[in-house]
Amino acid sequence: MAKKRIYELAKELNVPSKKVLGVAQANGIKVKNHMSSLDAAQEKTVRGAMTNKSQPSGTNRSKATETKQRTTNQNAKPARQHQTGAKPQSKQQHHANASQSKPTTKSNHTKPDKQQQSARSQQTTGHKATNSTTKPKNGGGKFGGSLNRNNNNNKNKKKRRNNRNNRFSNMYSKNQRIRQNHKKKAPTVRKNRPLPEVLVYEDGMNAQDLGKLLHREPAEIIKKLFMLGMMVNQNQSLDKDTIEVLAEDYGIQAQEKEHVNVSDIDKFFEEEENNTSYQAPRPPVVTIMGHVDHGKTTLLDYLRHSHITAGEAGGITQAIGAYQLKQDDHLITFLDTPGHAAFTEMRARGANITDITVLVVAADDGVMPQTVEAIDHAKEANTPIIVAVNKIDRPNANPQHVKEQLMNYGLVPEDYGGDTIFVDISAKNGTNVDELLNMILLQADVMELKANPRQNGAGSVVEARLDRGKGPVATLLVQQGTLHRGDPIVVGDTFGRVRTMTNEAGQDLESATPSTPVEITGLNAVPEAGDRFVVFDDEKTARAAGEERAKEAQMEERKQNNRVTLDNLFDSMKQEDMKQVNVIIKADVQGSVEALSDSLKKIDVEGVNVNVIHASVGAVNESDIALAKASNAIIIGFNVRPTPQAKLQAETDKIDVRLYQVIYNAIDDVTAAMKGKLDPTYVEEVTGSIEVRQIYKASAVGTIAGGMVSEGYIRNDSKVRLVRDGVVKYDGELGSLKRFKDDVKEVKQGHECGLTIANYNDIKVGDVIEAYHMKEVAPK
Ligand SMILES: Nc1nc2c(ncn2[C@@H]2O[C@H](COP(=O)(O)OP(=O)(O)OP(=O)(O)O)[C@@H](O)[C@H]2O)c(=O)[nH]1
Repeated sequence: MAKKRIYELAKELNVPSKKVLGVAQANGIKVKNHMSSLDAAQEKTVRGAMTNKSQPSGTNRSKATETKQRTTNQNAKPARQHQTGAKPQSKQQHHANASQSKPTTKSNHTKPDKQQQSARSQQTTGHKATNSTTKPKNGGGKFGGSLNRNNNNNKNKKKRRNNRNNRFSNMYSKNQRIRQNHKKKAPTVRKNRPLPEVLVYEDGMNAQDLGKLLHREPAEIIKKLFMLGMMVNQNQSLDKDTIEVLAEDYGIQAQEKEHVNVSDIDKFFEEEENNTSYQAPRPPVVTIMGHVDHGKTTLLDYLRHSHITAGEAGGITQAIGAYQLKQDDHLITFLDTPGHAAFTEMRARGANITDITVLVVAADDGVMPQTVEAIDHAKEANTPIIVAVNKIDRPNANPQHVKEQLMNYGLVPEDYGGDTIFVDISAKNGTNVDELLNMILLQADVMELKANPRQNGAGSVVEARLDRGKGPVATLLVQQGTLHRGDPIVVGDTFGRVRTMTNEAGQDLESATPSTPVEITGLNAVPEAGDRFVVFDDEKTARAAGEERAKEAQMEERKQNNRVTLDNLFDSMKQEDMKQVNVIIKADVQGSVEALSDSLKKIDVEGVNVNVIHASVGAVNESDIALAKASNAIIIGFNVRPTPQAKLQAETDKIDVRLYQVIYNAIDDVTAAMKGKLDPTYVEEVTGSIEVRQIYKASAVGTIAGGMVSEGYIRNDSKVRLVRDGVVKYDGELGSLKRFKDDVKEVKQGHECGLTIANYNDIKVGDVIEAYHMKEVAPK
């Protein structure tokens, strides 16, 4: 049997959902609101309880009747005591009659309860009026009005009062008429205007908005919602569920209005990418990576000069960041930006444009740190690697050794049973370069690279610059569809119309199909490498999207970058349903790299574990920061420091770089962060500095430095650092702090003081003593 929702059962039983909800909860059924459902057994329980409940409610009713009767009797008592029992009633009738006797035919429609109300109101009014004008002669008090009315000696007063009462009665029935007319209108409107077949709504609409769509008064909607167990006013936003339940209640379908966010070009990009109605093969896009000096540039240069595309008499005349070569009538697109930093930077910006990575390894040098980095970057991006073992012309070349080395990184050559393609080349002489290109085409063939050229162009920015004459110039790689000259286009946060479009030979192009790199002009600003572009059907929408994106980008910049850090790791894990914490390890020696890597991998906190995406020896460099940014990773440095550029980059990109001297501390911190129990960290806060002007030696206390607080202040509990010629000589605790002969708590800027440093005596005139303390910073 199907489950029944609370509101459905309530509707069936003709009671408010709240009541059913209450009964269900009282019977120990775990239900939250009117949308909660009951299984067959629970429904039975609730139904049973509801029937039982109707018993007590019947009892209540009889009790209520009893109470009412008692009240009536009690009321009747004093009335009888005053012997005026029937009088108030006759008064009511009197006033009711009075009001009816007026020539207002509409008052005939007055509902009985309203009539009574009217009469009650008049009674009170009359009562008050009497009290204020006349003091009761017989008895007075509560029933004074009635008594007065019985006083035959006061006929004039009675007449005046009746007139006044009639006036009130008139006024009242007028108001009532207005109200009734107003009320009466609603049902007529409802009856005359049919409900729409489908309620096309937006999340967050209120009763008023829905009233307009449903041709119903907001009050009716509020009432319906009340019956469904929701108390709302007409301006309160309603969620999707509620709106859908409401539509169901009206017996119509509900359909959420689709919002086309023109600024979400990623969505358009993906749509174009997923449009497989027509598929045509496309050339592969290749990036060359490898260690410094292993021959990346030499290879790219060789290719550029030897394999220019057919029909381009002038060859490659301009460096536009990418170019296409022809090998056996097949095109290959090379990204002309060697190095994995550029590659990962693009990926960090969402552009995964490389299909194949060519890893250049010098046969005379072997696997080096950046070779490993490149492997990790390519693996992270899920691109297959073809190894070009370079410099085989060199006498000390040992390609075999390179193969063996690379097997340790999962790159197993085909002749060793693996599936990694290795080609021994000499980029300098061009030896086997054709073979390399053939292997690239073979790999591309296996990958069956295809795209749909019959749709709007979409792709990524390879390079962009501002040209004095041409304005913003961008090299785009078309990844989907066909880009035409004149197309309205949104590129990153900028927009425009493709004014000119040229290839690497400087030739004008009318159109560019997938995998073609082109240089375009016509944008209103310079986009960034890695930005996506999408062609729009009309310029107006392109402009709207571009402007919206520029606004969003500004807002985004203002917001803090929301990167994973050890401080927010626990929250991120919870919010993003993380199963793995990405970590990059840098250490001083290979042994530490391995020890740290193994230990971190073993951490498992509630099913979340550490994923070491890169681990190597050396300082934390810019490439590490780029990889951390692209993979939302934390960098753990052991006995190493970041390079100045990496430090700057980490600050800009908000990458958490943690530096440790003790492996266990690193493991403890990561574990604690994963458990959400990271201890507060301490940051140093320099409070002041003292110039040493005199030295006294005392056998009992050691060297006493006399000086002047040149900046800030020093306290007797300050930590101190002795700096001589810009170099830190000693870091420790303050021994004592005095002014003249007295111990003091604090000495401020501009005052002289005497001090000693605990366990340290090598203080000289001209030294600077920096005072600081450690400030606790709670984890965010
Ligand atoms: N003998 C020989 N020398 C080569 C070969 N390939 C490159 N070289 C030389 O190696 C040196 C470095 O080559 P590059 O192409 O600049 O190396 P790279 O990998 O681009 O270096 P970076 O751009 O600094 O990362 C140059 O002097 C090249 O002439 C080769 O196949 N044989």
